[in-house]
Amino acid sequence: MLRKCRSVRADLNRLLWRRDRARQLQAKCIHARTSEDDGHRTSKKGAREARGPEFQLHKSKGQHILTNPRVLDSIVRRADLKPGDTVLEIGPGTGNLTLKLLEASRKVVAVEIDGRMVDVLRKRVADCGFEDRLTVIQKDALKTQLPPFDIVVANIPYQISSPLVIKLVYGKIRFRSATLLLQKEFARRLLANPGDSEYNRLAVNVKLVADVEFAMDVSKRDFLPVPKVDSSVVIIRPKTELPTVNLAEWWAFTRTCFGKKNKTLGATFKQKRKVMEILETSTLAALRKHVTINDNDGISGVSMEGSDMDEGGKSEEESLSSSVPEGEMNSFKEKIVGVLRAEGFEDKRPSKLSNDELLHLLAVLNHAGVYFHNQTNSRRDALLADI
Ligand SMILES: C[S@@+](CC[C@H](N)C(=O)[O-])C[C@H]1O[C@@H](n2cnc3c(N)ncnc32)[C@H](O)[C@@H]1O
Repeated sequence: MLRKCRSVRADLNRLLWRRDRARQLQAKCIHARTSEDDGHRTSKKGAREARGPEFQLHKSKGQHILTNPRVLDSIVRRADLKPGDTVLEIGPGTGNLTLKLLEASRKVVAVEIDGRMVDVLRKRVADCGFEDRLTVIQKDALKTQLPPFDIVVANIPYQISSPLVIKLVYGKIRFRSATLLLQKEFARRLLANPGDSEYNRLAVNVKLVADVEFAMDVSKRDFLPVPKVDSSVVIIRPKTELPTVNLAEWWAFTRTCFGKKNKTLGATFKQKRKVMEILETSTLAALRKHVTINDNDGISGVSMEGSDMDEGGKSEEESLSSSVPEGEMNSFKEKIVGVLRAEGFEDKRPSKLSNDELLHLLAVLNHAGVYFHNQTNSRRDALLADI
């Protein structure tokens, strides 16, 4: 009995030793590919791979390789990965970050547009024995339907920052957080609060559905080739409770308010062209409500999806713009200004208002029959293209 116990324990020890040895080898493998500038000399080939590929990098695709292993480690640490996580990485490039992500998670799904990068990435990942846990999607991340994931960690191409962040936070997939390396100025805009000079419509729309936290600054010298701008890492965490607002209506409303973000709302809503536009959309919304009441015996309000009113709506809109009498326009303007005045918003600037205040204003305007969303442009993709 005692002998049997000893032999089981010896087997167990051997297994544990093998597991630890495999882990050490994998760690060594990752280290060899990212340690050329932290004092550990590696083979010439390993160091070159970590610095970037031999082929020419395209600035138009934001191809700047993050080479500092300490920064890569900090990003992974801040992302707070769990061993069971599926990680989405946008723009893995040659895989410096991917290898570290694979070490700390169950699976990585990497979306990379450049086939040359994909070849290098696959090879490096296979060299480390991680190939079974990597899925590569060789496509434009903005034009791809993303598979399910728990968390996003990425050094993204900066030129797609706005639409990508919107795609993530307004997408259908629920995820824990997105740890993103972004151009410093863009990160500041995302982090800005009401009253800050950088506060803008992007921050307003992102903060409606997510919290944004600053993680760290990254010097341009940590990339190869060295870009012109510095970078920052931010962590975006989708909110668990979302405000009950029609998103299409909200987006159209914030577009109107933030067209000139430092103008007072009174001045914005007195512009003749604006009033005309809002009158058109409000008239169409009223017509649509009327149809909905008759068809469904209930008011469903303005929907996010395209409706069969779209075709008719377009021509109606065209005729409206040429046929609205001056008097009707003026009384509609008075209605809007009346709401602004009654609620204390006439002299306020949108860039100083919190989302709760903006949500309240939209609710009272809608209640008064003032609508902003044009149903002919209601699809999610159109919203994404619009920010
Ligand atoms: C800033 S580099 C990051 C490379 C790597 N993650 C790193 O940290 O070294 C951005 C990567 O995104 C890729 N990329 C550019 N536009 C893309 C797009 N629309 N969809 C997916 N990948 C894209 C580029 O080819 C490049 O590999």
